[in-house]
Amino acid sequence: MIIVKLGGSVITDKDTPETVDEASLTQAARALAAVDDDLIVVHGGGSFGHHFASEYDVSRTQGTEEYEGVVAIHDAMARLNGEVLDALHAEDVPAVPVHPFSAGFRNTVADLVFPTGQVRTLLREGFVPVLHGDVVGHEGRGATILSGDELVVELAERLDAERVGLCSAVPGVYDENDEVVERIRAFGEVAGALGESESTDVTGGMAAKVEELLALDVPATIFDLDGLDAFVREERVGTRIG
Ligand SMILES: Nc1ncnc2c1ncn2[C@@H]1O[C@H](COP(=O)(O)OP(=O)(O)OP(=O)(O)O)[C@@H](O)[C@H]1O
Ligand SMILES: C=C(C)CCOP(=O)(O)O
Repeated sequence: MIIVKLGGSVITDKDTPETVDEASLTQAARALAAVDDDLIVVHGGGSFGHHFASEYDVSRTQGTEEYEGVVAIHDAMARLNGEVLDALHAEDVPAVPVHPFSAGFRNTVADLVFPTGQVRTLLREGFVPVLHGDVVGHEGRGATILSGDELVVELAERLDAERVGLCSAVPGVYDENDEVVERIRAFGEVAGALGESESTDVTGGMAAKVEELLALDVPATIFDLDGLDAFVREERVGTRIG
């Protein structure tokens, strides 16, 4: 089983609120249609989730107790999820939605509590579960943001993924010389070059992504949309993490 994350910077124009990058989403869907293994797709928020999370000042740590913000963020993510499903269906991928807002939460020490039985069952029944970054209930803080990257790590560990691919707006992780690093084994190797996303982003950009993936015992790779076909074919591409 493999997990592929479609970064919000790939499937949306991250600088224009609520704008899908139709051509990129179609290209990603075509590449995923070629996967001949069990597949879980996770997508990010891009200019949907991050736009509203920023508007309501909600992040992975900053919560909200305003229902308006919770509804606005989840609604935006559900609409983007619908666009992703449509693109996958157009390529005959048996994609079905799993919305984290209704499936998990964070406890008082901010650990994610996320049952995975529904995802496991959907996989076994031949479906392609499509999850996404979302807003989730947070004990003592109202609701906070769950990044798609964090969800990828949780699912990969709990469901024994063989490989994890994160498709982003860059061909890999750049070092201080703007060269793509082939492999990262420790955060310190690239800490100086890791910055935030160039667009509105409330979940920590590439720095958070690398940190999340280094904690994972499953081979993880970061690549761009043109590298997705190669990842599906199990060819070396982008930056290997861990
Ligand atoms: N050293 C680096 N190498 C590559 N990208 C970097 C680096 N430092 C910062 N970045 C930025 O991080 C961005 C990727 O992180 P981002 O969180 O935007 O990805 P994403 O997963 O596609 O988005 P989303 O979180 O919306 O799903 C790149 O587009 C780039 O602007
Ligand atoms: C609701 C939001 C902001 C989604 C966050 O998920 P990410 O874009 O994968 O970091």
